[in-house]
Amino acid sequence: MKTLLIFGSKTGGTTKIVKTIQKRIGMENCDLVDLNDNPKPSLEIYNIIVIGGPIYAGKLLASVQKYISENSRELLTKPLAIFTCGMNEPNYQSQLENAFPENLKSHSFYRGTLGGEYDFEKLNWFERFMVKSISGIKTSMQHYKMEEIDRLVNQISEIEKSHKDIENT
Ligand SMILES: Cc1cc2nc3c(=O)[nH]c(=O)nc-3n(C[C@H](O)[C@H](O)[C@H](O)COP(=O)(O)O)c2cc1C
Repeated sequence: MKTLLIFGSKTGGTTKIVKTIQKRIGMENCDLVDLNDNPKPSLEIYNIIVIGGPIYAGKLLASVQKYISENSRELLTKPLAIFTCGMNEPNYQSQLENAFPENLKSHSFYRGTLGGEYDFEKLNWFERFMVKSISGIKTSMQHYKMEEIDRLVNQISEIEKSHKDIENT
């Protein structure tokens, strides 16, 4: 069974999180597609699709939004997990709600926010200023939600297991 993890990332935080998920699922069972490198990946050979990206100023990264709006019909044909990354924990739920259309949310077997990071070296002066004045954070920091990453990986393993059980009957 193969999983495709489709994502976007501006400063590399989401890339680190999806690579962790790929290692946990198993490199041979999971491919990654960065929409920056490949804006129209083929889903054909995959059994499970995971899609998500970071939140900036309350909104899902534009490249991920665009992919979703242009490909939602195809996404609805496979078991689907949707995720966001972000640092504003009090808004995780509402940001996740707003990031994806209703049909994808109700179709998905997993919805969650996986945390994120501030990498001050990759932010421009205005972004650094915004982060400092809104959150009070002054240096790079990571805040990964390991329990959410575990929950996603476990749910994918459950689907893989039930697929194997069906194959063996
Ligand atoms: C200018 C700026 C605005 C941000 N706005 C939000 C936000 O509205 N909500 C949130 O949860 N996180 C916000 N974040 C945190 C990012 O979602 C977080 O840094 C994420 O890990 C970035 O992912 P990336 O490195 O893959 O681009 C913001 C970060 C920056 C630099």
